[in-house]
Amino acid sequence: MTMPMLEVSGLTMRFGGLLAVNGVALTVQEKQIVSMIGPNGAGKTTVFNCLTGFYKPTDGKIIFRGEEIQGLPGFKVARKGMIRTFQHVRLFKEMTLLENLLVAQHQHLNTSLLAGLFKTPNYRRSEKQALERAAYWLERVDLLEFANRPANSLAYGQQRRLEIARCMVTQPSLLMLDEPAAGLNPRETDDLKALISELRDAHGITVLLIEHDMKLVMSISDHIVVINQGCPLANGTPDQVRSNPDVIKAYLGET
Ligand SMILES: Nc1ncnc2c1ncn2[C@@H]1O[C@H](COP(=O)(O)OP(=O)(O)OP(=O)(O)O)[C@@H](O)[C@H]1O
Repeated sequence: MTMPMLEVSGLTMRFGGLLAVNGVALTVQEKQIVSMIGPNGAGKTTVFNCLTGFYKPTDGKIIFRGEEIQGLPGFKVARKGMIRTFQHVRLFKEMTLLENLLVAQHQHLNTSLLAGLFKTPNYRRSEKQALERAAYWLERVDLLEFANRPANSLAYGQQRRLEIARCMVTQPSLLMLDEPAAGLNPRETDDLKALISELRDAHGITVLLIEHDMKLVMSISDHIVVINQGCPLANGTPDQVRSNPDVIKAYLGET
């Protein structure tokens, strides 16, 4: 088997007296869609924050594409190709859709300050590519017609799609989505499911998902990791997780 895209072991995060994440392990293979589920407050977002450098984990190892990255700051993790969305929409609301996608690419552009000041051919080429990439992803998420409107003029479901486009313009290898279906209606959730599948099938993207919508999780995931009160509870295929008595008791039994 090839090297996993992401391998996490013993991940632990303590906030003072609270052990929010306690020895979580997970493996994500290339081009898999992996979901992390668990009751409210289980520690899922804290795991995301540790993986993406927003928190420095108390303990544990995070190996991304063969390289240990635990403790690296967020911008360095992002540059390595691990990009995330947040539980609550975080866009530059006054900026247009296009501007949002250009800003996102800025730190990934292969140009120097001097190249920008003098507008060298290399800089102009990078700018053109950034524009083309933005237009491409706006079209993929069905928002091209709104390219010059401010982000806050979009409906909520459209803002969610714009966030995914904003991740995709940075050309990530691992896309991490924190509750992408929250607040979506069933039709929008179906569109989201189709989009995530397309990202994997047509663009070779690996996806790690936190999601409470069990119908979506069970239908889209190759593998599911369950955590409960910060601790790993179970993991396996959707069928294995669905029939696991511990999971039913701790999580599915709640709904
Ligand atoms: N910065 C922080 N400081 C202190 N406690 C925190 C911090 N971030 C999270 N926690 C606590 O860690 C625990 C896990 O929270 P987390 O948000 O990771 O859970 P979650 O599984 O994502 O929950 P939900 O599904 O409701 O979003 C909670 O008890 C939360 O209050």
